[in-house]
Amino acid sequence: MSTRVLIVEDNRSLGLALASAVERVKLQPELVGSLTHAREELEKGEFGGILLDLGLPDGHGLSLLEDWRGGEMPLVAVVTAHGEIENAIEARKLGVVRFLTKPVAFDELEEFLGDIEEPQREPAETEHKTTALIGAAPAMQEVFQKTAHACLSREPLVIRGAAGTGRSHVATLIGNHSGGRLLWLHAAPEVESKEFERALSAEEGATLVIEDVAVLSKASQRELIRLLDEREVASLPRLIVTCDEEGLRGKVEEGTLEAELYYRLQVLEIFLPGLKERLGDLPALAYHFLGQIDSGGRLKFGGEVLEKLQGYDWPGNLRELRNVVSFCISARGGTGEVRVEDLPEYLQGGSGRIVAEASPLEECLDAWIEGLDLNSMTYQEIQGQVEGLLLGELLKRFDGKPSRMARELGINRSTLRKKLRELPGGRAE
Ligand SMILES: Nc1ncnc2c1ncn2[C@@H]1O[C@H](COP(=O)(O)OP(=O)(O)OP(=O)(O)O)[C@@H](O)[C@H]1O
Repeated sequence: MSTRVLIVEDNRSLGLALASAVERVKLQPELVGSLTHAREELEKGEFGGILLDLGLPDGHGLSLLEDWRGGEMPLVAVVTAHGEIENAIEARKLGVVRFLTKPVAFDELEEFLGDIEEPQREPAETEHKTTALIGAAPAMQEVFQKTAHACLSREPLVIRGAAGTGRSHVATLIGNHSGGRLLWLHAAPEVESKEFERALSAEEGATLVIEDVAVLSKASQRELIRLLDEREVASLPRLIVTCDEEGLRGKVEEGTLEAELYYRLQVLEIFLPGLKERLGDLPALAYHFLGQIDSGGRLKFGGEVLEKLQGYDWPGNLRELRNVVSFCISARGGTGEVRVEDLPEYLQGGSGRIVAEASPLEECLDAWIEGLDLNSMTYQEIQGQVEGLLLGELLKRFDGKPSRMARELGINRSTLRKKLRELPGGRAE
């Protein structure tokens, strides 16, 4: 079954959230916002699953299944607002295997995605595709230098960086360069000994990438150390491991990584900076993704759009940019110029914050901090103001009784009284 998942969703923020959930389980999302684009995608290639919104701008989602003419139907889940689905039996007859009610519960979504294909826990071989390392920003110069060096070496390599910065991409590039087989093992806390054994017994010249090595449980780490020690170094595949930006040393210091494993793996290291550290590369990357997703397209990004994109801080890094490019392609239909209105809503404004991901408290804090004159205040003054508001609100929940509040929240009674006295209006008992 194909590991591609077609997401047909015209709500931009929800579509992107679904796309990241799909990527998290190692499937490949393709996001479109209309039935027309969904049909085009289905004609172009196979999909293992479809996440289908019902109220689409050019018709009812189920009509995509009514006129199904392709081969085997992918697994289909409809994403519905409560009560939107009038005839569930009819939908089932059309091939819908699951109904996900908005707001989508991610455990239900992951269960559906799990039916499409088990995540790859076994070392999987990847085809050798050409992998361009796009970028010319100063922050990438060291990456190029170290990547070139790593290509010439067979020493263990750690690729460190935040999710979506291109760790798998760089590992693929180096693995491909070696000419041998490239195998992947995505680390889960418990990895069975035989999975490690299979991965480590790859023939000479192969490269084994262990993704997220630091998530292995201590028991699995010790098993990996044992197996590494049992073999002749020369007969092992070349090891590349990926980890978050904190790096393996940080994991040893916090006690989650066995120092012995660290010493065996930490020989060469490449650190991949976040996209916000290399915004100069953004236009080239955006066009690169454009060509990858829609090779026949003649889409362009307007100057204002590129400016907006360069003004954002990209917490999801290159992966998020790729999803945004995919979104723009479906918004514009592959031709013409992408305008600001074609961007996902959260990128249209200038704040550079993902409103959908911010909690109400973060949003309030953000707005409040905006209004402060930070040049004339100390941290203590700011903290005092927040604490004053917090204490005042909490006190209301305890009927204005500081002693009850102190008892139930475990605060020292006299400290609380003192703090309350210091509030404007001095609210002591
Ligand atoms: N320098 C680059 N040039 C071109 N494409 C890149 C570059 N770096 C990353 N990419 C692409 O960006 C996307 C995200 O990169 P990748 O999957 O390697 O990230 P990652 O750090 O491994 O994240 P995760 O571990 O969460 O999968 C992929 O489509 C990848 O091919």
